[in-house]
Amino acid sequence: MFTLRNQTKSLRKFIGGERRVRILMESTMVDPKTSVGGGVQDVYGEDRATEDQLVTPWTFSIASGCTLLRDPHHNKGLAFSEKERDAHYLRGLLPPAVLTQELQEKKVMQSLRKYEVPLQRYMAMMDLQERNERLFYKLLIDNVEELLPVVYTPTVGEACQKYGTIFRRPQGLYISLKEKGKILEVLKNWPEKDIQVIVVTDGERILGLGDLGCQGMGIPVGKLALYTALGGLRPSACLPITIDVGTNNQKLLDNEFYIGLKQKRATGQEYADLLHEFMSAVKQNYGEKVLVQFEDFANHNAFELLSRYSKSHLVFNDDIQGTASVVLSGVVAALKLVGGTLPDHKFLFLGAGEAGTGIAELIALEISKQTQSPVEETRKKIWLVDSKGLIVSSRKESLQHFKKPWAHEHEPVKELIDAVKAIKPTVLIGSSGVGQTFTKEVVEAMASFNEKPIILALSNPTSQSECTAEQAYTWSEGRAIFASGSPFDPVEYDGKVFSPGQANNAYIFPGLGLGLVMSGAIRVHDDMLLAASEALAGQVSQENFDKGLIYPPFSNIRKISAHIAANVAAKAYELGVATRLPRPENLVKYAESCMYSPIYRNYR
Ligand SMILES: O=C([O-])CC(=O)C(=O)O
Ligand SMILES: [Mg+2]
Repeated sequence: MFTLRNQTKSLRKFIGGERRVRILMESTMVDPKTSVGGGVQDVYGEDRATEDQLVTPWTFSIASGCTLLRDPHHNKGLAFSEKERDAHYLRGLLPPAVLTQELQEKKVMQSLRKYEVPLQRYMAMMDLQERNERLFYKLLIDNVEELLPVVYTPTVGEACQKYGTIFRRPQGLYISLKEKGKILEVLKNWPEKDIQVIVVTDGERILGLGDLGCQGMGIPVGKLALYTALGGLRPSACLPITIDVGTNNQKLLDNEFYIGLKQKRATGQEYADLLHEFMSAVKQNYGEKVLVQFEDFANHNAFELLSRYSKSHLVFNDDIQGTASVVLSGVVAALKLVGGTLPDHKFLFLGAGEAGTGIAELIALEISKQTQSPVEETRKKIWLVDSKGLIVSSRKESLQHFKKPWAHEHEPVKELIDAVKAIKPTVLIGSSGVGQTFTKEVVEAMASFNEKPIILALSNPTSQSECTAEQAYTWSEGRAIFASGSPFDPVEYDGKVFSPGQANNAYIFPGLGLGLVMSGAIRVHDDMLLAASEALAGQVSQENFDKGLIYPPFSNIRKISAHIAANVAAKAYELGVATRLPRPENLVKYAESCMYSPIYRNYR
C-alpha cells in the first residue's frame, strides 16, 4: 500500500532535473490513483486511502507548465483557475479566460454537432480523450444517448475499417508475434501499473465486419471508454490490447498504410502459444483479480479461449456471455408485454456463432432453473439456423462442437423462411452478422402466428442488422416487439411512434465488470450472468413498457450499472469467489460510491 511518505520518495526519484512541482488536489470525489482521500475505495486496489489519510483530501502529481497541459489525465484547459495558473507555471500558456467545466462541455458539444460525418465526430472525441480525459468522460456521461453511437457501434466499426489512415497516437498495447517471448516486458512498458480490466481482441471478427487485423484496436479502446463512462471504472485502470497474429484480409495486406503485421494469420500451436504467453504474463503482472474481457475473436478461438482460461483466470467473453445476458434480460422484460413465462416460449436464431449459441445456452439455463428440468431438455425449445440451414440431428457429425447441443430431431430445412414456418417461434433472434436477412416474408410470417412477435436484430454495426426498425414495425403492422444491436431512431407507423430498444452488451459488461472488480472476484460464473440479466430487466419501468420498450434508456445507465454490479457482487460472495472482505452491507450504495467521477479536481 502506498503512503504519502512513499509517494513523496518515489516522486523525488522521478522528478529528476526537470522543473516539475507537485500538485495537491482537493476533491470530495475519490480516484485513488490520483488522490488519497474522500472515502475508502477498495475497488481501486492496493493504493487506496488508509483511514488516517482520509482527513487530507489531496494528492500529488508531478507535472506543471506545458507538461501539465499536455497530460490528458490532469489537463483542464481553460478551466484552470487563476490560483492554479500561478501555482503551476501556467501563466501565459493559456489565454486569459477561465471557463467552467460545464461551459467547456457546452462548447465541445456544439462543435461536435456541427460535424455531419460520424467519423469526424469520432475523431473529435478521440482527440478530446487524448487532450482532456475528464472532459471527455463528462461529455460521454452527460450525453450518453447521443455519444454512444459515436464512440461505439456503429461509428467505431467504420473507425476500425479506416484505423490505419486515422491513426495518430497509440491508445493501447499492441502485442504481435514479434513480441513473442517478451510479453511480460511489453506489459511493463504500459505506464499504468494498477490495471483492473483488460479488453483484448485479435481483430479476427470485428463486429459483423470480419477480419480487420490490427485495426481492431478501436474496439478495446471503445469498450473500455464505456467501462469508465457507463460502469465507473477508473480510466487509468483500463488497458486496451490488440494481439496481432497477422490478418487474412487481403485488402489490408495490400494497403501501404496498414498498421499491423503484413502476414497471414498464425494459427494452431503458434497462435495458442502466443495467447498462452499473454495470459500467463497478465496474471504474473497484475495478479488474479484483473478481468480479461475477450472481444471480437473469431468463433473457433473465442470458445476455445473461454473454456481454456475460465478455470484459471478471471475471464469473460462479451460476445458470448455479455450478449447472452443482455438478450435474456430483454426477453424476460418482453414477457410483460407479450405474456407467458419463459418456458412457454419458443426461440429461433439466425446465426449459430458466439452470440447465437451463447444466448441460446443462457436461455436454456434460465428455463432449466425455472422448471427444474435438465438443461439437455430445455435446449429443445431453442432452434438455430446457420449458413447451411436449420441445425438438425442429421447434420450432427459435421457440426462444430459448439453447435452440436442444438442439433434436434427434425427434417432438414435450408432456408430461414421455411424454418420460421416449420418451427413457428415466438421469438426470432438475428445473430448472423449478415444484414437484411429478416426479409419481409420472414417478418410477415412471424406476425401471422404471433399476436406480438419478438424480433431481435442483433448484428452490428447498423449495416449488418438483420432488418431495420422501420421494416420490423411496418411488416408486422406495428405489432413487433423489436430491439437491435446498433441503435435505430424512433419510427412512425400508422400515426404511432415506436422507439426501438438497443439490445447491446453495453448494458451489461460495464456493470458486470464493476461488480467483479468491487468484490475482488477471481472467477466468472454463469450465475453471475443470470444475476446481471435479472438486474437489468428489473430496471425497465412501467413508463418504458408503455412505450413498448424492453430495455431502460441508456440515460440511466450508471444507476443500472450499479444495480447490475451489486447483483453480480452478491453472487460472487454467495459463490465464495469474492476476495474483498468483509462484504459491504449495501452493495448498490457501495457500487455507486466506487464509481469514477469526471468532475475536475482543484489543484493547490
Ligand atoms: O460492440 C458491440 O456493439 C456489440 C459487440 O460486442 C459486437 O457486435 O461484437
Ligand atoms: Mg464484440
